[in-house]
Amino acid sequence: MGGFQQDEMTPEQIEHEVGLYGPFTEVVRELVDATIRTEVDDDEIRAVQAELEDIVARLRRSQLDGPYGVRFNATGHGRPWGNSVVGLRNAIAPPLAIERESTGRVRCEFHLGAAYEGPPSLVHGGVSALILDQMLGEAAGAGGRPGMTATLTLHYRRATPLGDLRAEAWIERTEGIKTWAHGRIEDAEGVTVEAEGLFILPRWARELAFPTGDAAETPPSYAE
Ligand SMILES: CCCCCCCCCCCCCCCC(=O)SCCNC(=O)CCNC(=O)[C@H](O)C(C)(C)COP(=O)(O)OP(=O)(O)OC[C@H]1O[C@@H](n2cnc3c(N)ncnc32)[C@H](O)[C@@H]1OP(=O)(O)O
Repeated sequence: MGGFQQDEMTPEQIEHEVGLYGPFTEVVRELVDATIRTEVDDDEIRAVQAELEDIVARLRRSQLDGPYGVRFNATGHGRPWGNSVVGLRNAIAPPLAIERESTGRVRCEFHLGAAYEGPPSLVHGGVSALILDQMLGEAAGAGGRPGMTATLTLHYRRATPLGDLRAEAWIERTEGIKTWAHGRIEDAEGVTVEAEGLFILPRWARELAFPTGDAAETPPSYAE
């Protein structure tokens, strides 16, 4: 499958790019929030639009042909920088900074502002699903049982307010190429959304990881 690319980035180059693109993308996130909430007058909106059109044209002068993909360097350090939940270079991503344990438990604290609204002042249900899909997938990956989402079931227990939130996920059980993960989002009052999902190591990855066809016992290695 395309999109997973190995490159020769050194730790110093990665640190440099994190220092460059992290703050750059953060300003674009600010722009999204400011765009939703601004109350400046019509002329100011038109003037800002013209400046933004210039900025977009400057960035378009040199672009990738397609999306960023997931890149790895020789040490296996993964860079999913275009990812819509954790991507360093994706202004749509909140982004989540996930703590991972090799047991397959992952957790994070994050903030969802005006850009993630569904019902008034509440998180859009699809955004909760997006976050939990990533969290459950991260749990599977952290536990050495990565896979693509085959099923994802959400239980919206209570409305999730915009603001400071936390999420966690863990591996519930595994069976060969299949990993069942559970997780939840919480606000200060407790659980708002719970999820369970099945993650399956896809055929193309199985053929790479298990050329003999025996996927029953040995999990593939997972490098992040
Ligand atoms: C290495 C991988 C990348 C991961 C890198 C690690 C990154 C770690 C951090 C990132 C975390 C990202 C978290 C976001 C994750 C997404 O958002 S992934 C995007 C959303 N999901 C998709 O697009 C998946 C689309 N579907 C597919 O690609 C394929 O249908 C699947 C699910 C991989 C299965 O394909 P397959 O392996 O070719 O399936 P197949 O050989 O026919 O069946 C294998 C077994 O699975 C069962 N099965 C197949 N599909 C289903 C299903 N939908 N429901 C139930 N059972 C099913 C079959 O019945 C069969 O069972 P058994 O008969 O063996 O008991």
